Amino acid sequence: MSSVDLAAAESAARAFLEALGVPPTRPGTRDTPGRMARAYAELFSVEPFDVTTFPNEEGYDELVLAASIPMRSVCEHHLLPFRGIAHVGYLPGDRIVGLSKLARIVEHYAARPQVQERLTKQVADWLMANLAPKGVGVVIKAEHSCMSLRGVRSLGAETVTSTLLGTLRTDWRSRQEFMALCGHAG
Ligand SMILES: Nc1nc2c(ncn2[C@@H]2O[C@H](COP(=O)(O)OP(=O)(O)OP(=O)(O)O)[C@@H](O)[C@H]2O)c(=O)[nH]1
Ligand SMILES: [Zn+2]
Repeated sequence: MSSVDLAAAESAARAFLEALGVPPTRPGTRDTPGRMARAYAELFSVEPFDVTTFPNEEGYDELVLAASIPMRSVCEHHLLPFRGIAHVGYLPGDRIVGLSKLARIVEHYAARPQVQERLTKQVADWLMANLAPKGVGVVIKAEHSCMSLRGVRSLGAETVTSTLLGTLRTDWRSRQEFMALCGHAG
């Protein structure tokens, strides 16, 4: 992410509101351009993250699933939020990962203009590359406000995306088990 120029973002937001016929001139809206700039900067601020892994000393060889991780991102087409939940699971190899890190990986890739498909794949690819598990599965369910509050106004419509890698993709039993666990989680 390139560096953030809040002052430039604020004056652009002011010009944007003026062009839309809603100039920020009332006491309640005078600070709105600055708030808009800070709000988007916050949505796009990527926390650095260290991923702690541990040796899989017990040889645990079943699925690990962090289910229903709350996620929010911003669609790259309209710059409107989409939000929902992510299920992130893996079948361990020689190492296991600190559980909170599964949510941090989602947060990391969500903090930028995104499409849900890319976000899903980036989380799965990161785990595959950095944890070297036997398999990875990521499911994201989200409601896109660009689709629910404007445009087609499909309020409540959810988009579900999934990426399965390794044995979760190739082994029918593991795949079924992963999807069933995700289904129980909602
Ligand atoms: N595949 C995909 N599409 C998305 C995502 N977020 C938003 N979109 C879609 O991006 C598309 C952009 O289409 P355009 O026709 O260029 O934009 P638009 O005229 O505002 O389209 P409408 O939303 O149909 O009014 C829309 O169909 C959105 O629903 C996403 O995460 N993945
Ligand atoms: Zn959109």
